[in-house]
Amino acid sequence: MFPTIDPTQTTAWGKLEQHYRDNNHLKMQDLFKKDPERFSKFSLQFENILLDYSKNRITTETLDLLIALAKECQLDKAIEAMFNGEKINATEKRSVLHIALRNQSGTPIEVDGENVMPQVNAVLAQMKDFSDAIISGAWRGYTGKRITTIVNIGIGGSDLGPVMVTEALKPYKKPHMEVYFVSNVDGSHIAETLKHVDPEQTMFMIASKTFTTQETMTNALTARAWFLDHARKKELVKKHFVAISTNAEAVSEFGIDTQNMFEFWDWVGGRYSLWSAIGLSIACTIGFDNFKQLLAGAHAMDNHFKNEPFERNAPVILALLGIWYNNFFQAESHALLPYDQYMHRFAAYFQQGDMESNGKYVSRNGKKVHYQTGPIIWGEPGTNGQHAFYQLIHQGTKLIPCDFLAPAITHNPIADHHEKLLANFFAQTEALMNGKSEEEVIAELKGIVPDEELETLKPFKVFEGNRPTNSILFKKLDPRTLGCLIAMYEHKIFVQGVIWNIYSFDQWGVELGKQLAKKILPELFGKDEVQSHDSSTNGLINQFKRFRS
Ligand SMILES: O=P(O)(O)OC[C@H]1O[C@H](O)[C@H](O)[C@@H](O)[C@@H]1O
Repeated sequence: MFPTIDPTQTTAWGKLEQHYRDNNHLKMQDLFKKDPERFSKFSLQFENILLDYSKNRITTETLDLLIALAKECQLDKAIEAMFNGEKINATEKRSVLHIALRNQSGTPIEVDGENVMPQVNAVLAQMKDFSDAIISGAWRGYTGKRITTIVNIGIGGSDLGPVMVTEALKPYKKPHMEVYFVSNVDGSHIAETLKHVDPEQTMFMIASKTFTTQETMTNALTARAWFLDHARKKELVKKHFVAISTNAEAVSEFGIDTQNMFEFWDWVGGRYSLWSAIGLSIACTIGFDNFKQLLAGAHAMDNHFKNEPFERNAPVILALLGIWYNNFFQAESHALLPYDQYMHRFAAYFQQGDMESNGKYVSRNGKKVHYQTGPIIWGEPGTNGQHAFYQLIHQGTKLIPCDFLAPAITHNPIADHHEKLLANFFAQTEALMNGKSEEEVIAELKGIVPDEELETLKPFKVFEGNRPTNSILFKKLDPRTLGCLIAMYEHKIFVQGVIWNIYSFDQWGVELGKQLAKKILPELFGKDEVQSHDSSTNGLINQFKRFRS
């Protein structure tokens, strides 16, 4: 296991603090002017993906120091530990092996001395057979009709990944297949979904690692009751319900034949599970070959991450830049801005990926950290975001490092839409860096507005600029590229967790609310006034009851 190291006690951290004090005034604009090689120095290409990180508030020295920090924190040992199946999720005593799910190299990966690859490959084969049967129509529903609709019932990691990927890869969707996702325990989610689906042609996938999650179990029971209202016979459930879980016992208790269960394992974290059987809805929508391509892309990124020196390692660089802003500039959030409508759930997906992984204030030695850990992740696709929140990124008081992502080739080459979209991408990163000086404002307004008005307007029209961005430009959003991109961000999160000395693969912080909801649920039934909580919670519960009486 890699050691527990307080990053702030490293030599590199101290030097970075000094470096920050000496250099934080530097303007990127000037750095570009000084160094014509800046773009080639601070960019790298992996397969069909260009990562340009030159529009950051860094010099070669910054990067050297950040890499020294990664080395002092023994990142190399941590990477090795993950790839070797060590139990790096120590609070749950589990290995962390989403990399095994996409390991296409034929090399064994062991957990407790046992090679997990045969089971991984067996489930992949099961997924292939099943998705082929669904897509080809060989699998028939209870009245003999083919399945045309998938309804995935899951939440968190059992929902966000498949939602994001099926949206991102919509151009690869089999034309006769539809997919819906039900996650919220709010009955409106399932009610609205069921309005669109035909029980004779729908396959429900109950996706839950634990198979105990309240939302998923509630929705699954409602779906089953609805199905039985139509099909009438319990034994028909098996033609229309499959389960994806690590918990065979709970699956059979629910009434799903374990023959129709797709297994995964406790060494797959929920938010890293789209590569496992949790991806079944993906495979049934875009076909197994495309799902395999997604895995292949992730595997290629895994190899890059494992083998490239830190200086040329995309996830490492992204992670270190994030740390630079998070811990030295005290930036509180990080925006993911895909200029691709198909990627409209990308930021939402990485809100769980990143914030559930690195939203921790206890370090690996059990003590409260005295430095900042995971940032707030947010974002929306461009250009919509430009007309909503970019004002604050340009002229607000907060520093918000942004990742811009876009494909060069669109799936929908209509007139000049794509050129306009990309023109906005390039313009925004340029504007965020350069800003607009007082001189430029004067030159723009001189002679157009009276001098006096110009003086008044001037401060509002000036942009400081110097806002950092990464640009991730790729050839086309195909399954392989998407696989690469997702894995790149997964490993970025891992690197940051290692350096912040926290456990990135547990999520105890989600538990408390769940436990309290269980306690409150029975109190919502019946007429008695509730008095067991603080006055606010009591007041809310009692008013809820009065509204409904
Ligand atoms: O897949 P399940 O066991 O139903 O869990 C669904 C989700 O539950 C909780 O919210 C966890 O914090 C998530 O990490 C998990 O993805």
